[in-house]
Amino acid sequence: MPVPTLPPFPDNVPTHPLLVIDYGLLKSGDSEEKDRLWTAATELGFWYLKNHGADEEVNGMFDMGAETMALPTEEKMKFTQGDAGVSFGYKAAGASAVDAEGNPDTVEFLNVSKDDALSYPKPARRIYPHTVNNRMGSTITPFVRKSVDINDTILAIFNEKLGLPEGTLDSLHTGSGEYSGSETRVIKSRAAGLPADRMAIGAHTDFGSLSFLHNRLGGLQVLPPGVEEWQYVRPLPGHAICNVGDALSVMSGGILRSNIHRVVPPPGDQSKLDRWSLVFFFRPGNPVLLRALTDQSSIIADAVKNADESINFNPGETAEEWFVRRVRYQLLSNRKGPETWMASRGTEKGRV
Ligand SMILES: O=C(O)CCC(=O)C(=O)O
Ligand SMILES: [Fe+2]
Repeated sequence: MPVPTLPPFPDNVPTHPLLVIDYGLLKSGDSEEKDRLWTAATELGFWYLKNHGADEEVNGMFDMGAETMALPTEEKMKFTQGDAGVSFGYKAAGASAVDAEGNPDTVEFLNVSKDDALSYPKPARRIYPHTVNNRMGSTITPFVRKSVDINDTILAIFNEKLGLPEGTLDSLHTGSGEYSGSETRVIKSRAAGLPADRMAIGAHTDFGSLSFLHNRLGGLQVLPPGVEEWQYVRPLPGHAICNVGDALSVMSGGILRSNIHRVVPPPGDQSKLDRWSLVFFFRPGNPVLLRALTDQSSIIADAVKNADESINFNPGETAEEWFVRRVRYQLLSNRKGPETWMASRGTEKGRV
């Protein structure tokens, strides 16, 4: 699909600069680049990633997303994620809350499980619309493979920096061979002339370990530590936006930062267009108990000792339980009141 010229991201809105990390340098073991990644992941928890080599797959994924979202609602709803807290499948716009008051989100999305992409043509977790099946072998599986490879590389650097025995984080993620909540998501937000601060996706931290995000239009905002005002992250062509999620934050005793972010309509003239984004969410194996790995690293043990006492590094849930709870209680079909929203919270609890 030809990429149309997009209206520029405006210069008169608050933005937050992210460090640009070169994946090629990380792959070749460049120690200065690894240090810069570490700074980005511990201070803000967000960074741009260039030279990731997945542009072609990313474009194909956006095409798959466009083909899927163009299906009649009735067809998409045959593949709904349901309301039990299983994420894979289709979520209609307005099905999730964006805040404690229960205001609805404005995005529709489709999640494809990493396990399904890697076991293709054999289904592992669920079935999908034909627009997904048609592109599994040509687009989705290659995108998921590349995304996993990139995230494994980043994880190995964190493992080293955290002073963990070699392969520890890997064994809690892909190395175990367990099914996981890892998935890729294509998100569509219809241009609707809504106010600039109307949340399309509510303020949240990501549920898993690492997110590999691709967007064309603005709308993603972060709340950096110590700052009161939401700041946009400017999309840069060919640059992915990567961030740390709750699972890695807990495992690292809070050293790796799972930062709060949200999505609002694209700013300026960009608001006239539908907004598309694509994420690969990398998550621990389902049975992994979420906890700070204090017994495997003195660096993590010290971090927990010095951390604010209100932070719970032992939530007593597996990665799967954490994930299911967060998805389930965000859905408006499960809502009883503000307590349902609170039940959906992760490490952002008390921070917004
Ligand atoms: O669409 C975006 O830019 C970000 C999406 C996001 O934060 C999420 O799906 O968790
Ligand atoms: Fe997110």
